[in-house]
Amino acid sequence: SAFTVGDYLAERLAQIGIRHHFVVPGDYNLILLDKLSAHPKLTEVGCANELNCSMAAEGYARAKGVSACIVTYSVGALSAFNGTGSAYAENLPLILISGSPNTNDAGEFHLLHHTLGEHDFTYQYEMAKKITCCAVSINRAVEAPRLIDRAIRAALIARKPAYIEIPTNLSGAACVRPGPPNAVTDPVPSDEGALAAAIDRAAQYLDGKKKPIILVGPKLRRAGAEKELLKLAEALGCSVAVQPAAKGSFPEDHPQFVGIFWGQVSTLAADSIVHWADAIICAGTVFTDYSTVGWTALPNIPHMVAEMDHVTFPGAHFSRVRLCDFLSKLAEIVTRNDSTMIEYKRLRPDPPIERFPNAEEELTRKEVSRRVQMLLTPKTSLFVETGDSWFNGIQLRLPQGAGFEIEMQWGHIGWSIPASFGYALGKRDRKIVVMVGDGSFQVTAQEVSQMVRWNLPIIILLMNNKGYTIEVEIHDGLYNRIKNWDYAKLVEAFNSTDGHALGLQVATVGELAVAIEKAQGNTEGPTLIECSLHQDDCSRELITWGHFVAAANARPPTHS
Ligand SMILES: C/C(NCc1cnc(C)nc1N)=C(/S)[C@H](O)COP(=O)(O)OP(=O)(O)O
Ligand SMILES: [Mg+2]
Repeated sequence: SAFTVGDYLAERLAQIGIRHHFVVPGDYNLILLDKLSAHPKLTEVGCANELNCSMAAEGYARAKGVSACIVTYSVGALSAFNGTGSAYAENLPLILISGSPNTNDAGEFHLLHHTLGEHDFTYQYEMAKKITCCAVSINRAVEAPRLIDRAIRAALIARKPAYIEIPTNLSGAACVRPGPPNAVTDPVPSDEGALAAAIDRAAQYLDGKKKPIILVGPKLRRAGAEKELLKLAEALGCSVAVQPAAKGSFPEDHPQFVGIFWGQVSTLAADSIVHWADAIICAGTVFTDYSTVGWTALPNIPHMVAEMDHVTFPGAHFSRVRLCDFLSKLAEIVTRNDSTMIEYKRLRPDPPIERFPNAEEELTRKEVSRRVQMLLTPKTSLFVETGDSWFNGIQLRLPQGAGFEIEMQWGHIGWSIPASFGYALGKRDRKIVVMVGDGSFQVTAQEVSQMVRWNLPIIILLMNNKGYTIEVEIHDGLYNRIKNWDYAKLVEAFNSTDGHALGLQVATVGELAVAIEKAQGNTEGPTLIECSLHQDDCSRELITWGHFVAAANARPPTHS
């Protein structure tokens, strides 16, 4: 059969490594969906709604490096914009593809379904421009190759989402075949001169410094520069601290790992050694109100920042320097200086004394964390949802090879359910554990039914503290109370006649231990363990962090 615009898109998506594409059908995209699912390398994955579809694609991109989400015009895309925003904030190349009206309709002044009931059909494309690094709207089949390639390449280079709009009557229109994938995948190489100059400047910055330290941020992983960072760390021999959103980007069993740098809620006294240093090499760092605990935890000395494609120093900026090139070159010229490790050994806190509560004791957040810690293996990927689950997860120690996924920049409650589902399809060999609060779970619970459909043995620890506890700690009000659900029953309802989901409710130490055994035995489907917790049973870190974030939110306007 003739090669079409839809086939062109399908071939490009397959060429860049996508094997599953996430969809919600609608009459503006059905022909396109036919073309995509006809591609031998693509498997279509349906989701319950477009918010979850876009979040599943966001999670898939964490596993595979890139993802595609296909929705219908307007009613679909506007929900998918939220997961697209997450991909933008989290530096993930999610390709958002939307069907759109027949190309003849605008010129015939037709009013169409799913639209605002106006004659303007450009509003979605205009909105998409704001939340992607590149948005294209295909109006003629002959333009498709150039526009599809432009959007896909832009996303892969910037590690940001892109938007492709395809009218319902163009997906099946004749189109030429794409050329080799390198045209869209090859990165922009570092400029040799800029790279050399940046390395010289780094040598100058480090020259004479007595106590250098490395601080790892969330963009390191997105730039694919973890190996090079490890090389630099081992060449320097210094302490390596990690920002919370970057947890898992540096091996936590490594002797130079000194914890999560998060101000007063840091782990392993990372903040002490960061503040002791006289030189900070920041790699992929992002300093926000949340990661600096309401601006109370910023590096307090002039520091250098190696970003995804540029490096800045006190007094100099170098563009077109790729993070991996910069780090590996710097590793070759640095002189060893382990003074921060020597000092850290003097101040590192002693390992906590583990308490083993007895079986009939009431379940606590601490006991759930202790049990999750025991679940972490080199094959595990832990998802921590926005909520006290962030703080419980950040405190855990990752064994070598364990993965950690957090959405700290966008922070959309409910992300972890569709995102862990999408991630699981991208990494079938991983054991996935999710820590999610009751409020978050209520936002996207439907996607557990896709875990049932795909027989994914994801273990969900639902932390039921009866409401929005993070918000309670930041600023309480009746709005932070929610209607309780029977979460265990709900999840088993997703089975209907052909599922293997297991829903368990636990309120004591012993019941949790049994439930985890059962969860590990359920290899055919997801297991949700609803952990009943006291509503004030939250981490001390949340309370401290909430206090400073609330203060930052409350800063009076500078101009009345
Ligand atoms: C309501 C909100 N944030 C505001 C918010 C509202 N809407 C969206 C989509 N995302 C958000 N972060 C947050 S963090 C709740 O405390 C989450 O509650 P829950 O999942 O139950 O977790 P904790 O009890 O541990 O806080
Ligand atoms: Mg809660």
